[in-house]
Amino acid sequence: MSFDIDVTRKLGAKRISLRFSAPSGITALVGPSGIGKTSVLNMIAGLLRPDHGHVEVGRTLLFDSDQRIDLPAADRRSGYVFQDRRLFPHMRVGANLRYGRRGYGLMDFDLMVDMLGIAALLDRWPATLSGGEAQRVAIGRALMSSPQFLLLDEPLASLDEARRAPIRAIIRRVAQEFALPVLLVSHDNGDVDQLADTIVRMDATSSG
Ligand SMILES: Nc1ncnc2c1ncn2[C@@H]1O[C@H](COP(=O)(O)OP(=O)(O)OP(=O)(O)O)[C@@H](O)[C@H]1O
Repeated sequence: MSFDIDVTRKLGAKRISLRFSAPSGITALVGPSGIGKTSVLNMIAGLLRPDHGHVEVGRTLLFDSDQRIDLPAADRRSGYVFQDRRLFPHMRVGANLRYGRRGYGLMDFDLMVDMLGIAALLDRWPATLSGGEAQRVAIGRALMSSPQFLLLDEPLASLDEARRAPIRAIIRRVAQEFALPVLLVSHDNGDVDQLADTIVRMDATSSG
């Protein structure tokens, strides 16, 4: 099992609740805007504490309210590509990629740069990047942290079709070659059809 998740969390007037198990590979989390998809990713990453439940990724138990287990975010080893990318504005792209680098990363730095087509961006400041360029850098930064799993929040959202295909191929290649569990939030049917081995739908019955 790559993800074994059962989380509930009250946020303001809203109760976010989701339970699913997914086998290895890429799992897409889909559902209407505001239903709680990003909150679920944050609960898996350790950035938002569930009120109840458990979070298991691979064979590692990251959170369990009954057993009072709650690994700090830094120890969960997620490669999280945030919806808003969150590159450090005061560091050039190369420094962003090296920041938080753990060991040798999931792959060689130059190979990652080549795969993502970002060699020409290394000396640029994040503020000068297009949305799609920033997205590729954010994916690269996640790969360099030697993650045990990837959480991708709309990783292809601001890419045009020509750029989507190679990034989809990268996500698939990384998931397969490194046997990494991947949880991907997407609103795009094409991305979900082409990438997902498992689809998890959040709707008003899973949250309310
Ligand atoms: N700290 C908070 N306090 C109160 N409500 C919150 C808080 N954080 C998120 N919410 C609300 O919880 C709900 C779920 O938000 P979330 O960002 O997880 O949804 P989402 O499915 O990822 O949405 P989108 O697809 O638009 O990104 C939203 O209604 C949001 O306004």
